[in-house]
Amino acid sequence: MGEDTAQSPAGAFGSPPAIVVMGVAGCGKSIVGKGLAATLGATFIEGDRLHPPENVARMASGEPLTDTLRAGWLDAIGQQVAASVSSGLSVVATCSALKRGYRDRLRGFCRGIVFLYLEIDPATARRRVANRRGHFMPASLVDSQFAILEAPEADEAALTLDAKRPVADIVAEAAGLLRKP
Ligand SMILES: Nc1ncnc2c1ncn2[C@@H]1O[C@H](COP(=O)(O)OP(=O)(O)OP(=O)(O)O)[C@@H](O)[C@H]1O
Ligand SMILES: O=C(O)[C@H](O)[C@@H](O)[C@H](O)[C@H](O)CO
Repeated sequence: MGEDTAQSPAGAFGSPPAIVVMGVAGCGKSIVGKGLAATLGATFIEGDRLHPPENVARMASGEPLTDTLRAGWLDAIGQQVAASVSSGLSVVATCSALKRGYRDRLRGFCRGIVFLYLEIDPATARRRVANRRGHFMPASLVDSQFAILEAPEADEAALTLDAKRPVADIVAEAAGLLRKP
């Protein structure tokens, strides 16, 4: 696990802000995203809720999604983010956004998206997903997420934070950085 690379993504951060919390299953996108939205007074969009039923059924059966199966889901998230921003609302959305191409697809809907990448190791992610109840994602799929993960590159508007820190600390640091002009 590297150091946090928590410089402010100045310049890309539009008004109203659009933040996508990203990373593999179990990194804490939902819990951090909800907390960040509450702290910033932003609309919260849970990306998991925008999967079509066939995607959910596939993941629940232990099969990872393909690029094709993720395309419509990414578009649904991108459309909701863009709709919030064009109504003048700031927004925090969750989306694994594991590949550069997926993030570029989301940016096609809303150019100013800033990604908050929650970095985690495979063992911790597997343990969290295995212990979680009432969610369709099996822990057996966590390795497939790491296999395709492309962390944000230097030219992307992104913050990277250590997902193993306490949730309240992650939310507080992200909110502070994202509020900076
Ligand atoms: N920083 C943290 N410290 C301790 N536990 C955490 C932390 N972040 C998340 N968790 C716990 O790990 C589990 C997974 O978190 P969460 O559902 O938010 O992850 P996720 O990235 O949204 O996963 P998925 O993509 O599968 O929906 C939950 O039980 C959550 O309470
Ligand atoms: O891109 C993917 O493989 C999926 O979207 C997953 O990331 C799930 O949405 C989520 O992580 C489930 O918990």
